[in-house]
Amino acid sequence: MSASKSSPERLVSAARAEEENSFELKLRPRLLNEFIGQPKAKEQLAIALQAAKSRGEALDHVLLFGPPGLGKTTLASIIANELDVGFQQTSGPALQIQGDLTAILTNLRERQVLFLDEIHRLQPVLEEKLYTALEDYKLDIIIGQGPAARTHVMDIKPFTFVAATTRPGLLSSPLRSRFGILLRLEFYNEDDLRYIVERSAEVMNVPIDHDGAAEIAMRSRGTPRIANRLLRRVRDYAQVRGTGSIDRPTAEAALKMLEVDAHGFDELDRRLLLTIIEKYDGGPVGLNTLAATLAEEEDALEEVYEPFLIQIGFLDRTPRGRVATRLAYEHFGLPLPRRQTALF
Ligand SMILES: Nc1ncnc2c1ncn2[C@@H]1O[C@H](COP(=O)(O)OP(=O)(O)OP(=O)(O)O)[C@@H](O)[C@H]1O
Ligand SMILES: [Mg+2]
Repeated sequence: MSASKSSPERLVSAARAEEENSFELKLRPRLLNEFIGQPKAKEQLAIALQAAKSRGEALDHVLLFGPPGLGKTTLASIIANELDVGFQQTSGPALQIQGDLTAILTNLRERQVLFLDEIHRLQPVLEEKLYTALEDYKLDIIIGQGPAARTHVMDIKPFTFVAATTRPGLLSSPLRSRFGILLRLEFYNEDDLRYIVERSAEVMNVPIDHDGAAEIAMRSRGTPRIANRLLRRVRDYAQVRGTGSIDRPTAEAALKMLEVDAHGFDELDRRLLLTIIEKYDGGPVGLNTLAATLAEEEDALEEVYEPFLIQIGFLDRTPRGRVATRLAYEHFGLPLPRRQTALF
């Protein structure tokens, strides 16, 4: 990883910082009706859950995908809570050898949820092992070596596999086809984020008014994790410099001090847009060229960094490449090139 990558230490990075674990756990909604926003994913899931429950079967396997901090892990645990079954969590990088996976699969309890985070980082040999487990609830175990080796087929309990990834483009198509339910998480709108901030403030016992919550929501890049993190820092500010409660002026002053701008941009967002504007005259510039200039991976740019910039209308994907929009120029206070004026 290069030092330039959006790092967890940055206030507005969507990546989770280590010390946030216990904090996030406290703020995590437990049931589907406490999960705010994402109406499409929620409806799809609600129907599948109800159907599985009424049939008394394990829920189909679920793939959750979308940018970091939007609630994939949260939804995975909600699935287990709603089904009232056990929940076990592991991740692609944590599984190193076949024995790890075999041990987990053979110890599964009937209908429980097995959550595998960062599935795009699962080793290919383990991925292949998973196929029969997901399809027929069977596992091939090879006993012995060389000519004397025998394959033993073991039954495993029917279970629900829930996997999460920020990079769905990296999954092989045989793996993708094993999931019956695909849930894409999208950036949250400001109303949903404000509601999340208000709910979190209640859990944290911090008085906040509508405008104060809206101010934090606006700068959270459509991401609940960032909203909760900013709330925590604004609360500190309110307690030390203010009366302890959060209104708009307090939130504004705190966020100004923290140097979180009106869109909650981080360093990579700025660098990406300014590179297109300054080096490539606003674009179009091809993804591979842009990735090379920024020293970032193409997939990461496309799946993790660009979606938010596109969503707020600062970046366009055109057939000839990426283009910085008028809004982006205005944000940086830069004059539009004449060519661009005609474009927008
Ligand atoms: N819909 C929501 N309603 C309320 N809070 C939410 C919602 N989604 C996420 N959160 C909050 O945001 C935090 C981050 O969510 P979560 O850890 O589930 O994200 P993630 O998509 O798994 O991120 P990553 O890709 O980094 O693993 C959670 O602790 C939770 O409090
Ligand atoms: Mg997660």
